[in-house]
Order: sequence, then structure tokens, then C-alpha cells
Amino acid sequence: MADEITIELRDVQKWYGDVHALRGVSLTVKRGEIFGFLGPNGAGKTTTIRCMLGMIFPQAGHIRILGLDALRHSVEVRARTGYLPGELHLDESMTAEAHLRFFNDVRGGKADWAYVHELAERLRLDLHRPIRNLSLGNKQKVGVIQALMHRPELLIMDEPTTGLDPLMQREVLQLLREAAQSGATVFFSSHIMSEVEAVAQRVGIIRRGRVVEVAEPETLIRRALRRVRVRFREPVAEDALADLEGVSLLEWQDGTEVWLEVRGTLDALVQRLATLPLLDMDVERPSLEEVFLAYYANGDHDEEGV
Ligand SMILES: Nc1ncnc2c1ncn2[C@@H]1O[C@H](COP(=O)(O)OP(=O)(O)OP(=O)(O)O)[C@@H](O)[C@H]1O
Repeated sequence: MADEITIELRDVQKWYGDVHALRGVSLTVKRGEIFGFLGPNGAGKTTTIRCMLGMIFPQAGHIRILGLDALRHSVEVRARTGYLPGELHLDESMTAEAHLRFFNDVRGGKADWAYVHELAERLRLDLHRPIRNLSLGNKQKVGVIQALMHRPELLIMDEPTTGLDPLMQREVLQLLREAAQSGATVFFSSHIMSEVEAVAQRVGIIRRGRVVEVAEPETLIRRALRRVRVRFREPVAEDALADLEGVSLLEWQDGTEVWLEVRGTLDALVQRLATLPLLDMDVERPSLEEVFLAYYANGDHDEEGV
């Protein structure tokens, strides 16, 4: 059903003068989903988000948000969306609360003030302090509340945990989860793999203006390299595991303790180990960070190479 799709980008291209920032970005986000948009600095995350909200205009492609053409209906799209920009512009002379009230009035006054106070408490933000006296992290909290306070059906957040300490990062990720549990769709960008892994149901990886992968975090991790430590009851010959596809030897300590690197499934390794005097084995689960770094180190997915 069309309304099951909240975000749809098809072949979106954006140039800034000579800079080809988006080279045909396509992706789909379903209603109620938490989608993590991952990529290093300069990959095109902010540009994609600004196009989605009709703040800048792509030269080619189609964008539908909440069933609307994002460029023709950007005002309605923005009214129904909670947006946290990558760079916040707050009026330093106002208190946090005055800023939120002002912003809410501009947006048409739909804030849930009980929720605003609950958010401020959870994020440990004093709403009565002038913004000029707030740290970077506390300013970020004002932005997070600004995006959430009208309980929008769509949240678009550009690097939501920027400047926050680990405890507050976790709290913000929890808020994203709760928003999705109450039916909102969440799209957030990040260059921190662990936070995407912790919260996103699907991840899109953008690299040099192209989405090179969309998958569940678990799928990306399964595809990655895993380090395996094997211990044998008695020494085994160095070539006992050498011929297995996708398995490379890292360390061979007297044939009793062996470190391996395995790409893909462990099936072949496990079958071979069953024929050897195995004592035990440990498999390290790669983090999404390792997956991501491997992805970026590998130019196979981009015809222009690294
Ligand atoms: N206003 C602009 N004028 C010219 N080039 C720009 C402009 N904004 C972005 N770019 C370029 O477009 C590309 C994509 O930038 P973008 O900010 O979308 O990346 P990003 O993934 O959000 O990175 P970051 O995490 O650093 O914000 C980069 O090469 C950047 O230098």
C-alpha cells in the first residue's frame, strides 16, 4: 500500500556548482520504521535530508514524503515532521522554553507541553536558562525537544546525538525508539556505527553521494569478517585449515591455539573442526563499525574506486 511508505527517494541528484553531492540517491523507508542513514563526512547525508524537506532543490529525481511531493508540498511536509538540523540556529537571547514556545507558535501551536517538560526532565535540561549560557550538548537537547514536542508522525534527525555525553546519547536513542513504538517513522543520520546498530531496524550506507547498501544491521554484521579463536587438545598441522574458503590464518601458536579470520558463514570451518581434536572456540561478533570500515576500505561498490 502506498501509505505504508513514508519516505521515497528515486534517483535524486544534487549539484552545488561543480560539486556533484548526490549522484542518484534512491531509498525507501516504511511507516513506523527506524532507519539509520550512515556515512562519513561529506558523503551527502545532510544534502539528502535538506532535499527531503524541500529546503534545497535537487536537479533531478523524485522525492515523496508522507505521500506528498516533497518539493511542491514542502510546507505541509515540514509541518508534519519533527526535524533536527545538523547545525542548530537558536536565538541566544531567549531561554530554552521561550525559544520552544516561539518555534511552536511559528509552526502552528501543536506542542504537547506536558511532554516537553517530561523530555526536559529526562534530558536534564533546565528550560529556564538563556540559550547563550547552555553548553553545546544542552543546545542539542533544545533541538531534540523542538523536533519531538508536537509528537510528529515523521522524525528526521541529522546527527541527533552530536555533543551529548554517553548517558544522554542513550536517552535520545531511547526517545527515538519510543517515538517509533507510538507509530512515528524515524529517519536519522549518523557517522557513529554503534548508535545506528543499537536503534535502527534498517541501515542505508551512503558513500560519495550514492546509497551503496541498504540492509538490516544484523545482515551487514553477518557478512563481515569475524575473528575466531580455536583451541585444540593436541597440536594440529598448520595446513589443517589452510584450504578453507573465506578462512585466513592470523596466528598459529604451536598448533594448539589458533586465531583465524572468517568471511561469511562459519559452516565449513565448523565441519572441519569436527574432524580435529577441538577443545573450544570463541567467535568475536564484529561491530557495525568494523563492517562499515571494511565497506569503506573496499572500492568494489563504486566504479570510481576509493
Ligand atoms: N552549500 C554547499 N556548497 C557547495 N558544496 C556543498 C554545500 N553543501 C555541501 N556541499 C558538498 O556536498 C557534499 C555532501 O555534503 P553533505 O554536507 O551533504 O555531507 P554529509 O554526509 O552530511 O557530511 P557531514 O557529516 O560532514 O555533514 C560534500 O562534498 C560537501 O562539501
